[in-house]
Amino acid sequence: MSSIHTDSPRGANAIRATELRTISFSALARDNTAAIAEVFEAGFQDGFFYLDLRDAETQPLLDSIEELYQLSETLFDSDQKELMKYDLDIIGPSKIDGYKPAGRNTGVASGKQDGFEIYLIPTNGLLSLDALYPLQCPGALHNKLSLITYVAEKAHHIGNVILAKLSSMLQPQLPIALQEHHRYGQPSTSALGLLKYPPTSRTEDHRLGQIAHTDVGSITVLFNRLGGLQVLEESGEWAFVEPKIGHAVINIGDSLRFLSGKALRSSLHRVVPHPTTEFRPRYSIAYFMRPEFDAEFEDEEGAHWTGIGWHTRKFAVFRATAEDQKKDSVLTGRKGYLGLWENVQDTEEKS
Ligand SMILES: O=C(O)CCC(=O)C(=O)O
Ligand SMILES: [Fe+2]
Repeated sequence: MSSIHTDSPRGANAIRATELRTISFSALARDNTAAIAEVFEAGFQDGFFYLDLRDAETQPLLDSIEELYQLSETLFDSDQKELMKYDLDIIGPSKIDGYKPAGRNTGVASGKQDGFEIYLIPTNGLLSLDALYPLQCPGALHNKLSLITYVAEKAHHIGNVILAKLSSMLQPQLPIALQEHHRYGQPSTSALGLLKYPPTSRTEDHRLGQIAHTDVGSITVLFNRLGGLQVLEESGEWAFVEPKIGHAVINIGDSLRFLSGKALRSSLHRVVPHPTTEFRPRYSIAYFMRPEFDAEFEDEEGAHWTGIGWHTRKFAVFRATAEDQKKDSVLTGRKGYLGLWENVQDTEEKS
């Protein structure tokens, strides 16, 4: 992962963009040897890559993502009281289902809370896999369940193609192939997330961005149109992952790192105000492909977990105080490191 500087704005506000590998999904799906090797390199070295989806077979998915952006706008414009009926802390057991308002989690800068709303739609609910927790959601989403299910299924399939290629490179070290822990239709913590970061003032708001973290699950298939996502490069510097039209950003989460015997990298990332677009609302669409409930693995410190157990453990740390977050490696993969964003004053300094 190297970085490039774009020419505007300058100085403290320079936009350092990371350079990620770009891999064509159709080449990968056709077993192109070079594409498979690239996926392995990206998974091993960076934990992040762009996936090019501009192909006749994946165009319907790209079109559906456009529809989801519209749906997100409608959803988050609706009355917050209505959304709060689906509070993620209340409607399901595993925090994979429902609405979280901005400000509930610890934030990306010292003394701030998080600055994003999220609505999570669990794959278990879409596929009626859990009789105890049938899907319940606001009317705006209910009317679009076939669109949502289509995107979840396609994104899960993309994740499984990537897993199969990674497995082919990692075997025979693996006891079972990675995709066997991610069967579509088996109970898991996988979910489709619609996220909105309303514009905030760096100095006046108490809510900002999203804390530095590694993803809890296996593969995140992420779409966004505005910058703000940053990744921690090998050099220890943060750089923006600029959105690319027709591409998803793929990143590897903790569960996949652990299932790979820690061969694959789960990269640290965060969301901060982007100097050129921070006054616009930012929407992201993420499919969080996560392992089956009973997948088993060992974490960074050698402790034993199931898929659902790790999810629950990690979830708590997003709400913990900075002091508690520093006590172990659960949030960032590095004990004592929080990756806080310190450029709170940048807006005022712009020349
Ligand atoms: O909004 C984004 O671009 C990234 C979101 C993210 O990292 C997450 O929700 O895990
Ligand atoms: Fe993330």
